[in-house]
Amino acid sequence: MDELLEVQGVTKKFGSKQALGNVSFTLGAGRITGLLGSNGSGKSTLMKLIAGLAQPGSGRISVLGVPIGVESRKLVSFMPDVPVTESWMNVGDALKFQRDFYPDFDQAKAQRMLDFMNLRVQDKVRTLSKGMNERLQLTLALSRRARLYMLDEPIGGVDPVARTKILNALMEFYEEDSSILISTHLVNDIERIFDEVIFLKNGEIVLQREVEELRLERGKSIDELFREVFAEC
Ligand SMILES: Nc1ncnc2c1ncn2[C@@H]1O[C@H](COP(=O)(O)OP(=O)(O)OP(=O)(O)O)[C@@H](O)[C@H]1O
Repeated sequence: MDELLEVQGVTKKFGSKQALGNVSFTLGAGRITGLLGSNGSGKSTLMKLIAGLAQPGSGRISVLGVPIGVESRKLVSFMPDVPVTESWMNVGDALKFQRDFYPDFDQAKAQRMLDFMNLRVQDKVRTLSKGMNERLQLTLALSRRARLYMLDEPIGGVDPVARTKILNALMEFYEEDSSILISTHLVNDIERIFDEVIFLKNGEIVLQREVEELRLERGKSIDELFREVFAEC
């Protein structure tokens, strides 16, 4: 089994709205992949299905050959696009919650990440700025010992300085035998860290390629290609 993630013929509908239509792709180990699409293209829905938080209408998903379910959740760490913390918590409570919930939580790594992120355990979650809160959510997700990390818009809504800090943290704390799937539409800021990109348009994959190949073949940045493909969205 060479593939880390296998998604085969996956569809998802909400009422009559088709959010995903026949999505198939695989991801190898040790890769950072950008899941790129405009608003409403299905990125969050796809990530929720892989995380086991929702069921596909049809199709199959597996991680290291394990079908999505209780066992696959041990292999996948998911940072959703809404915070997983409660407003009454301080940063230390948030870490403790995560540690109680996930036996693979690496406390030493979490502490190193907090230091890097300039977060303190006594900081109150409700007083954190959006950028600091994104840093906390990323710390919670990356401090698990997982094989696949999925980050849904980790730099959404934060200023360019905070984006750089978050991307630097990603590169610093990324374990190289794991893979990361990152959804975003802020392509310009983040494309430097991708090995590979998947373009998701209206719930369907329109492109999956190595970033270097694409740049050489098309003579454009990924951001320029993204703007072309999603021009009318
Ligand atoms: N719980 C839901 N109920 C009804 N429709 C939904 C639900 N979740 C998603 N959708 C619809 O499915 C489509 C895909 O949504 P999704 O949130 O996956 O897109 P996205 O690419 O993550 O968008 P964004 O970049 O804006 O976060 C959209 O049309 C959305 O309105």
